[in-house]
Amino acid sequence: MNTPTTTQYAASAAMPLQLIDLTLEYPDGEGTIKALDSVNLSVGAGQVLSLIGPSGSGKSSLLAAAATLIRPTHGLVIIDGTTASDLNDAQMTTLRREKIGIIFQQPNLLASLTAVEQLMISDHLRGKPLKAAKVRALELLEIVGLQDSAKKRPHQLSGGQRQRVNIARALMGQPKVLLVDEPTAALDNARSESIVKLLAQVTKEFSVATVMVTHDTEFISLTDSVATMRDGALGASELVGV
Ligand SMILES: Nc1ncnc2c1ncn2[C@@H]1O[C@H](COP(=O)(O)OP(=O)(O)OP(=O)(O)O)[C@@H](O)[C@H]1O
Repeated sequence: MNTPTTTQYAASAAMPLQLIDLTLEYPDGEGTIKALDSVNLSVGAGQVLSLIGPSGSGKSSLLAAAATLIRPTHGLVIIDGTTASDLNDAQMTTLRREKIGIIFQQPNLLASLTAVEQLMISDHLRGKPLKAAKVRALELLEIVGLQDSAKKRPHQLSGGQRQRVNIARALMGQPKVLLVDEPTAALDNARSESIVKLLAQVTKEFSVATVMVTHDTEFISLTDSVATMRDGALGASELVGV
């Protein structure tokens, strides 16, 4: 089968994330393992899709390919209308920096920086002026409920608060797509619920397309749709609550 071309899939402002016939193979001894098997997925602006499935089913591979961290063997990753596979490595890095926010399970905050500095540094690395970065960082900390914790360092924050900083930091670059890997894995029930609610809230507020990989099915009803992976293939995504 031929790889589809960009022109077949027009840029869609309403669909910031489109995965078309995405296949990813890893070498495995003499043969290969198909971590992703012809995955088709679109996530709309302001929508959170929960991605569930057993261990080894391909969830992390899907996130990594969507994040343009690995190139698929076949198929397309289209971010806000740009086909990532058409780009060279430098262009892909720029696309990732400008359009994609990545939230890992562990916040990976820098121990010596305050919450507001954790956010400012990501803008600083993008070459943005510090003053503007500080204004946006404080706004985002307020949105995630940490307006009184801007000057706290990671050890002065709870696990849930650190995850809130992580979410705010991912929003600093005004991404179109948020890719979230097991955001509640290290949190108790109440904090997990508030983090999923916060992800749903910022997804709507900033009109991003969010994919949340989770083992924790308890709170997926707070998201807009759920898709299940099995052996690298994606089941039909279902709308939640209908
Ligand atoms: N770098 C790699 N090299 C070779 N095989 C890999 C690599 N990464 C993943 N795989 C294989 O690809 C398949 C999908 O793995 P993946 O980590 O994407 O699944 P997952 O659903 O995220 O699992 P988990 O929930 O345990 O994190 C598995 O068979 C895995 O062993």
